[in-house]
Formats: sequence, structure tokens, C-alpha cells
Amino acid sequence: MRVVPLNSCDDVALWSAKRIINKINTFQPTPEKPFVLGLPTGGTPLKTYKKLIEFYNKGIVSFKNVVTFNMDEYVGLEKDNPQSYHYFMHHNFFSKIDILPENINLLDGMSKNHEEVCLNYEKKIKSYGGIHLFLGGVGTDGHIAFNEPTSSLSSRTRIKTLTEETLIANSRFFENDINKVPKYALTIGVGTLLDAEEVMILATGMNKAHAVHAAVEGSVNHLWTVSALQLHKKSILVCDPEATIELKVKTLNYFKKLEHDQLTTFKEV
Ligand SMILES: N[C@@H]1[C@@H](O)[C@H](O)[C@@H](COP(=O)(O)O)O[C@@H]1O
Repeated sequence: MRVVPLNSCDDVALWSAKRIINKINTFQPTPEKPFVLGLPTGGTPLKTYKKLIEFYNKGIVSFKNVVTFNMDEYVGLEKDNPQSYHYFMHHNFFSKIDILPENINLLDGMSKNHEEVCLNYEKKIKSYGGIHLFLGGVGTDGHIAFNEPTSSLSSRTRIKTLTEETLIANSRFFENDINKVPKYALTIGVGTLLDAEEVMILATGMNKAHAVHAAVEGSVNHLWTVSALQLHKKSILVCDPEATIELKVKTLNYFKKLEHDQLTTFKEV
């Protein structure tokens, strides 16, 4: 695992946006060979989306030949509900770039047949040959997407019941009323995430420190699904200083030195 300890959450946004852009531009996507990008919602990636939009406006990147798959969606929220992840993505990102509507994929939380929706999502990802880069955040309890503690580490896209901790954490988007937060969500599985060529998880703020510790220094286990990153060939965890406070000094220094050497020797993100 590569851990990238940066100086601020703004640096996390810039670094992650640059990495996405480098990946897309190096790939040189075409309509026949699109770049396939997995995307999250949440407060953490918002700044990355803003940076990507800035780079798009400057003509540094185009999303015309990019296909996206979002990680998850609440069950029972209409697409135009401001708390739905459909709304979040359109409002904060898709409406501000040149992505083609037919290239956007999100799970349908209003469907009558969740199983079929989830199965088709997996099939569609496969039909593109898999995801090139999956961007994600992490929950305070270490969940990735909505893979709550005890989710199978080989799970695929499916419906999940949200834990009380997640309901409480996400109630900030629902007038701080836990009863208004949907109890279920459709989510890609840990296995779906691990299939991506590269996984980049962002962690900012002190409330993510325990999750970062579990991901980097804990053992692989289903209570902290983010720890499954340890099984991935190319996973990157990009952190601000607050998110790394539970790491051992020795661990943190090792990764800081690696990144310093990377910058001075290879001059690349
Ligand atoms: N399903 C989402 C996750 O994908 C996200 O990573 C997490 C953390 O969100 P935030 O970045 O707002 O802390 O929240 C939700 O539970």
C-alpha cells in the first residue's frame, strides 16, 4: 500500500485530482477505449471534484471519453432528492464537466428489483473490462462505499443495511435527524473495489484517524473493510495530517520519506 501523507486537506484534493488527470491523459481514452473511473460521494471528495472542474475549465482534461461508476446509492430516495447520490454527483460534478450522460452509471435505489440492478451493475463494469481507477472515501468506522463492518471482503454489489454509526454520521445531511437517513443502500462490494486496477482512498480529518490506523497498521479484517486495501496490488491512501494522528511515528516517517524521495527523484504524483 502507498500512503501519501500531505500537509492539508487542500493538498489531498490537489494531489488526488492531479493523479486522476494524469491517469486519464496518459491512457488517451477514445470512444472505443474509454477510461473507466469509479467515484464516491461524501464530504471528503468534494474538494477533489472542485479541482477536477478547475482543471477541466483550463482545458487540461476532458471527460468525453470517460465512463464513470459510482460506489453506492441510498435505497428509497428519488434521483432528484438533494440527499440522493444521483443528485450529489450531478450537482457537484457531472453538470460542470463534458461527460456524456450515457457514460454515467449510478445504482438505482428506487428499483423494485435490487438484486437485478446490482447484478447488472457488475455485468456492466465487466463489459468495459473493469475499472481503471476507483476513487473512494472512508467512513469513521472504516467502511468503504457502504461496506459496513462485517461485510464480506469478497462481496459484490448488493443491498446493505446501514449501521447506527453510519446513520448518525450521515444524519448531518438529513437535518441531523437519524430517522430521516435511509436505512438501506445499494453498494459495490469490497470484491468489486479490489478488482479495480488502482484504488485511491482519501482520508481527511481527525475522525478518520482510527480508520487510517486500521487500514495501514491493523490486520486485514471484515470489521474495518478499508483494511482490504492491504490485499490490493495498487492501493493508495491519501491523507491530511489529522487523519494520520493514530499512526506510529515510525510508520508515518517511513511514508513521508518515501513521498519525499518520490518527488525529488521521480518528480511525479
Ligand atoms: N457511503 C459513503 C462513503 O462512500 C463515504 O466514504 C463515507 C464518508 O463520507 P465523508 O467523506 O463525508 O466523511 O460516507 C458514506 O458512508
